[in-house]
Amino acid sequence: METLVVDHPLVAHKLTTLRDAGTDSPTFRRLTDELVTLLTYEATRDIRVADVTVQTPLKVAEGTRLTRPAPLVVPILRAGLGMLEGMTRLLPTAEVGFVGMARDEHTLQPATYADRMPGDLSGRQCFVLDPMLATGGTLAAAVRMLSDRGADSVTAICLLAAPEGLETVAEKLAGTLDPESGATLRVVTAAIDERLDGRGFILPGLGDAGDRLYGSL
Ligand SMILES: O=P(O)(O)OC[C@H]1O[C@H](OP(=O)(O)OP(=O)(O)O)[C@H](O)[C@@H]1O
Ligand SMILES: O=c1cc[nH]c(=O)[nH]1
Ligand SMILES: [Mg+2]
Repeated sequence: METLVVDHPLVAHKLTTLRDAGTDSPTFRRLTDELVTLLTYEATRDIRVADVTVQTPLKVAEGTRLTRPAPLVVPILRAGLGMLEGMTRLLPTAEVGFVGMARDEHTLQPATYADRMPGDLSGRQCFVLDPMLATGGTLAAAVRMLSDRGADSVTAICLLAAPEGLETVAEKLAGTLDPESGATLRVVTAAIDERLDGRGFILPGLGDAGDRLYGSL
C-alpha cells in the first residue's frame, strides 16, 4: 500500500481551520469541499488517459482524454458525502457508487447498512472518499467490497489518517490487491496525526467528522 501526504500550504491552512473546534458547520462543509478538490488533484495523478487530437481554430493539436470505463467514486456515508462534490467538480464524468457504514462506538467495528455499487468493477479505477481513517476498519471493509467485485485500482482520499489505521489497512488487505498483477492501493491524505485515543478517535484530529458536517446523532 502506498500512502501520500499532500504537503501544500493551502492544504495545511484549510486543515487547521477544520481542526478548530470553533469552526461552524457551514464553514466546515465549505472547507471540506475545498480541501477535497486539492487532494483530488494529487490523487488523480495516475488516472487512465489516452492520447487524442483536437482541431484548434488554427491547426490540429495533440491532447489527452480520460478513458472509459469512467472512474467510480465511492463516498462512505455519512461523512464521505461531504467530500463528493469537491471531487466530482474535477471529475464530472465519474460515476458514483454509495456505501453506508457506521462504526459501533463500543466495539469500533464497522457495520454496512447501504450498498449501491455496480456488481462488476473489473477494469474500473475506484476512488473511496472518507474524511477519517481511524482504526482503519471502515476503509479496509470498503476496499474489500471493491476488490471482491474486481476493482484493481483503489485510491482512498482521507482528510486525516491515524498511523495505527494505516498499518491495519495495509495488514488486512495484504494480498488482496496484488501489486504483482498490476493492482494498486493508495491512500492520499492531508495529514497523518499522532495516534488514536481510547475511544478510537484521531488525536489531535478534528472530532467526529460526520457530526461536524451534518449534526450529532
Ligand atoms: O477507521 P475507523 O475506525 O473505521 O473509523 C472511521 C469511520 O468513522 C467515521 O464514520 P462513522 O462511523 O462515525 O459514521 P458517520 O460517517 O455516519 O458519522 C468516519 O467517517 C469513518 O467512516
Ligand atoms: O476521530 C475520528 C474517528 C472516527 N470518526 C471520526 O469522525 N473521527
Ligand atoms: Mg461519525
